[in-house]
Amino acid sequence: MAEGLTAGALPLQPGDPRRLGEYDITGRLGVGEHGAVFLGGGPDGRPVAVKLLHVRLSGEPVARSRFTAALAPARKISGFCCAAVLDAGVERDRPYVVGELVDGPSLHQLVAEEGPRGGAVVERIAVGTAVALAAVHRAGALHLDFKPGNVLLGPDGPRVCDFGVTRALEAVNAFPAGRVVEDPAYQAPEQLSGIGIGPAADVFAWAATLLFAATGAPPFGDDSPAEVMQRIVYDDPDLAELPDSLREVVSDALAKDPADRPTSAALLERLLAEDESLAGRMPAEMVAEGRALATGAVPARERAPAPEPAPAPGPAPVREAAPVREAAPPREPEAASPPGPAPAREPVETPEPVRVPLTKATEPTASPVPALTAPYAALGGAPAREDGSPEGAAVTRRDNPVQDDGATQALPAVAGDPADAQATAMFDASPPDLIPGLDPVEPGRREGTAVLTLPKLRRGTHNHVLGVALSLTIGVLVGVAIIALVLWPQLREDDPEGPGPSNGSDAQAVRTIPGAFGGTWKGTATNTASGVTFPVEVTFEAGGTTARAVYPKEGCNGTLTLARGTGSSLQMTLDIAKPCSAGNIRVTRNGDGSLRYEWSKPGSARGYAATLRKT
Ligand SMILES: Nc1ncnc2c1ncn2[C@@H]1O[C@H](COP(=O)(O)OP(=O)(O)OP(=O)(O)O)[C@@H](O)[C@H]1O
Repeated sequence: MAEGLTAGALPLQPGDPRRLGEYDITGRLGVGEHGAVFLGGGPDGRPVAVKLLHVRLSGEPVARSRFTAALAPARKISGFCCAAVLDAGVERDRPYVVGELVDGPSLHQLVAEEGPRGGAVVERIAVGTAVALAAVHRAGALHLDFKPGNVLLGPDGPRVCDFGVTRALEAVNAFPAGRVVEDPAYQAPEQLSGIGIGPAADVFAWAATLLFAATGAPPFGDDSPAEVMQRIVYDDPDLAELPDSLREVVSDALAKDPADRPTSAALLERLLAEDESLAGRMPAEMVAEGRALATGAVPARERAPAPEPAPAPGPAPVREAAPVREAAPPREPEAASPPGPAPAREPVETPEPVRVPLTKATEPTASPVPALTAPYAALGGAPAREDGSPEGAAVTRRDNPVQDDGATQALPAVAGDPADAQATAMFDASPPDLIPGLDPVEPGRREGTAVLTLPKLRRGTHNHVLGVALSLTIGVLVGVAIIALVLWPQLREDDPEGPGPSNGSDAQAVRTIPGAFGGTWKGTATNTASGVTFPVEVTFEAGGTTARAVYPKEGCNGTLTLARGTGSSLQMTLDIAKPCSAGNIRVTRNGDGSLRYEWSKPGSARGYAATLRKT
């Protein structure tokens, strides 16, 4: 195994597989929305990337064969700029996809760590990934999840990975077409509605990805999925940061109507046209392959079709990997990476003939947000997700952080809080007509406080009536004061959802973690948008201000620090390393003795929540 290709892997965590099919698993490469990627070694000793998907297949043999069969078109592809799909299988009920290992960061990682790319790099990525997409489409496959996280920047240039995975997940109903996506940033308008999805969706995502490379930000913003989706459907992003050579073709590729977009072959034809200087700045091999794909000629590197998988029960047979390109030259060995945050990889160097300056670009301007209309209104605010592990399925070392808070939406709003409802009912209720002869309450004063809604006395009322009225008034005032003392601390909480069931002492502010929270609690968190689940374990230090959060699936350990709280609800900040995501945690005591544990992040729609039980 070439050491240079394996040095960037993180150590395996306790719950990680040691073997998947015929592949020895030796390290972790990263975690994405749909699965964890491991460094593996096949029977021939060649290093590979094995993506173990989070989804669990039903025990039905047909689900296994459907999954592997859906990847068959993708396995035919070994284009110049593709990370080839070498194999696929199912281990127990978890499907995995074996891909060519690429020694380099994803475009998302590189931009996140080093900023936007300069024009020469964006051009190189544009042509290379267009070559890959044309090869994918020519093989009858679709990518459908083309994004900066799936463009790997290897020593020999960009390589597109993960093609075919979306379709395979759809084939086992793990990923219904047209679903509400967690991160729609690079999705085409038709993907949001689920109608008319085809190769043109990949072309749209290609253009959006290039804008990310040039600007350092997703072209339609990175706030709530609902807002991003509106912009995808209605707005045209600013193309000013793109190199001149790409602006027009990217603009066309971003057409809202898929029929108006160029095909991937047409993209290549335009990018590599004889009268364009762009071709002269690209490696000759890339140009040759691109032109062959543009004209429909069979590219030299296309592989023989992989055999169809047998629809037999049990793990899919490991098929012999089709020949792929030679492995990239090994890099200098690096020191083994410690657990925790993934180390930044080497900046990508563009091979000859292109030398790429790593320049910065300015931030893009946000687009105005038009009103939501059906069918997107149905998504309104419905978050769609992440994981970082601790962020959503904590699954993510990925790219963008989050948006409008899914966890928040899953919680009762203030109006839904039982205590608040009680108070509102009191304030809104008409005062009882206890004293004959009193005027009714002034309608305009019924809202607000109970004190203001007290009825006025009529002139000339008998003294004893006045005495009774005053007594009742005092009684009401005392009652209101008691209610206000109990409810006010809850109503004043910053957190709009308010705490869960509580009593008077539970509502009091605390500076340390109350004893009721102390100890170790375990549960399964669910990503509020994607439904992905993952275990979480939290140990609170009663009387202290911190807690330890462990996400075993992702191998993350984080520290929770108390920001504020009451006897029944704590607001804490989570400090945690990648692939998990830092954020805010709200822990609320439930009536049944369990804890509600909710992750959110300002400006993010991703979220996850768990019910924790004491161990
Ligand atoms: N073929 C590969 N070779 C080397 N590293 C890889 C390969 N595929 C993925 N990785 C690494 O694993 C990380 C996670 O990949 P993954 O595809 O799961 O992330 P993602 O694209 O953000 O999420 P997803 O595709 O599930 O939505 C990548 O950022 C990359 O660092």
